Amino acid sequence: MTAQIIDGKKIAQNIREKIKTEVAKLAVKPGLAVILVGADPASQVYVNSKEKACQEIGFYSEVHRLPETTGEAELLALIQKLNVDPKIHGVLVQLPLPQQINEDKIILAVEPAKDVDCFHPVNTGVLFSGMSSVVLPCTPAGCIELIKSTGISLSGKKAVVIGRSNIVGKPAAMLLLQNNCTVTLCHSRTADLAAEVRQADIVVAAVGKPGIITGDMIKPGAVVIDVGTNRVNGKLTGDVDFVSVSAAAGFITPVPGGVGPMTIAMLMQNTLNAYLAQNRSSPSV
Ligand SMILES: Nc1nc(=O)c2c([nH]1)NC[C@@H]1CN(c3ccc(C(=O)N[C@@H](CCC(=O)O)C(=O)O)cc3)C=[N+]21
Repeated sequence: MTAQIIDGKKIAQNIREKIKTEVAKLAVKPGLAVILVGADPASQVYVNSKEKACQEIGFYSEVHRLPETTGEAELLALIQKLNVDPKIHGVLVQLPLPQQINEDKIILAVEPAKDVDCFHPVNTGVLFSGMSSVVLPCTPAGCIELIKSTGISLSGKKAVVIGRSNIVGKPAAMLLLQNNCTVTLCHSRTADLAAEVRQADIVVAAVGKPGIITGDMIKPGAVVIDVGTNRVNGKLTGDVDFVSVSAAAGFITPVPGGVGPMTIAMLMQNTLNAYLAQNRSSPSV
């Protein structure tokens, strides 16, 4: 079998067009503030893409670029200012942060109503409880959209997620569960990764290890979603060995052009949703 390539770039573009149409009808623009601490080259690329997406869609956007040496108190003060700024409906602090800053404290400081990353425990708690959520975790929600784009029904399918991070693996497993998949969450201590992956109708690879998923591990026809964004000799490479896996899988996402653009599209959707929720006179739940 030669896998069909899932065009994340195109699917993301369609979502952005829809948001743009919605935004054109609004009297006040939704506003997104992005904070970048330090000069990590990958983070700079991502933050620039987010800024560009905002401009294209018609959002108001602010990017706060702070030096690598920024202290925790200073960052917290900026977050608190943005939390009460009426122009701003979404606040995103780009991760990772320099080591003098406690990431947990920063995640807890973002006003949950403006938490467009869906990292705050109030929002992950709402999600994990199955309550209706204003925001969804961007990368996992993007993965679900990509799986759905194949036309394959998720219900009753065996999904294997590799990687248990709070940002991708854990919430991806939860969204797959909500879509009625039978979910296995694998990680560095999983006894036999290949045996787990071989059972999967849907594979979501999010470990940050280039090429860890190979063709011999893939059930013929499986849907393979590659969340990996590893830089190997300056080249962006996924967690999936594309050549061997695409010979076995039914569908596969490329890197770049797969999950990455969807993460940004979902961030835009969350910003619009947060804006709408903040402008409703009664609470949504
Ligand atoms: N608070 C926070 N929220 C995030 O959502 C967040 C974060 N921190 N830290 C880092 C990760 C990573 N991430 C990506 C976004 C876009 C692409 C993307 O657009 N990638 C392009 C290629 C871009 C390139 O060439 O590097 C693609 O895959 O086609 C990738 C990765 C968001 N993250």
